[in-house]
Amino acid sequence: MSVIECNGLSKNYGKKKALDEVSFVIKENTITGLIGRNGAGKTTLLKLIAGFIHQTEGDIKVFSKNPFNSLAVSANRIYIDDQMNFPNTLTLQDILQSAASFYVNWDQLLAEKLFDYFSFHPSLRYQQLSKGMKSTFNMIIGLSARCPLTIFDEPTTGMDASVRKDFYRALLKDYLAYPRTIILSSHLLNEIEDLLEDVLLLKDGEKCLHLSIEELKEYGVYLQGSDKCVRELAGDKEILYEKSLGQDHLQLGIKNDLTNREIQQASSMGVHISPISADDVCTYLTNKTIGGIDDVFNRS
Ligand SMILES: Nc1ncnc2c1ncn2[C@@H]1O[C@H](COP(=O)(O)OP(=O)(O)OP(=O)(O)O)[C@@H](O)[C@H]1O
Repeated sequence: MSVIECNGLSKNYGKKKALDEVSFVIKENTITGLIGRNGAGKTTLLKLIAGFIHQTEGDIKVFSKNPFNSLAVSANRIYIDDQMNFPNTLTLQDILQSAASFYVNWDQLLAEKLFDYFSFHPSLRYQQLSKGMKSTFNMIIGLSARCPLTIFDEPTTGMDASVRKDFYRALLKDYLAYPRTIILSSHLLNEIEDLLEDVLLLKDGEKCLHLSIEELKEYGVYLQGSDKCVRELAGDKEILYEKSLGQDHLQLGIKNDLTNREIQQASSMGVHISPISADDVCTYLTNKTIGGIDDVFNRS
């Protein structure tokens, strides 16, 4: 069953097209990574899914309903980001208690265990927490709420590496025990790829790809060898990346549609083939140039 269906979804802010005719379906009980560069449209898409803003054009359905101002949708989703705020009159303990009465699937034991594990003091106020501690506290709410649709927009802002690891592990463990539909936006695909089932990649407001993580890991390959042989083998295939490795030596990243014959040819030509990581595929597909930052310093 699908939980989210978008069809030709667009969102403009004045003249700025933040999302441009995006279409995709997210199935129930999956973890999807929403990946894209700064300004790609991730937060805009997540806010549309949460029902906080209205689309300019196109269609969006969440649990088969238009999410904008929908009580049914808001009762079944939680949206966690670094803009969350809570009244200063409430202690952290009070906040957890009111969350418990708001979310029907709330797991108080999990909330308390995570609260202790991360050494929060119950009488502290949210505003007294550091940036990373706020994100950690938000994560406790996001996980303990066990909402059928859980949206994390850049949840690890400010968390140190070890808290981020703990968060990913807690997310995976809780998801396996209580499957639900989770969307996680991030710039750090390499950190979260082991968690993900699917990746939705945005570029400049458009959908770049929506694939399973396994498909993404096989999306591209590097060809490395003499300039002439690498170029001959690449032919007119889509080039994702290009790097000169000294005189007459080249590394090309291409879309992986090599035939068996071409793989044999590569071996006889001395061209080495190796996989491109999912993270690098996303970086190359969303780079402005195929040489990346090196192109800025390339004077030729
Ligand atoms: N309220 C707004 N008014 C005008 N433009 C906006 C508004 N919100 C976002 N934008 C623009 O829409 C585009 C998409 O922004 P969005 O915040 O969705 O991107 P993002 O992928 O979440 O970026 P980041 O990774 O930097 O958080 C950007 O060009 C941004 O400047």
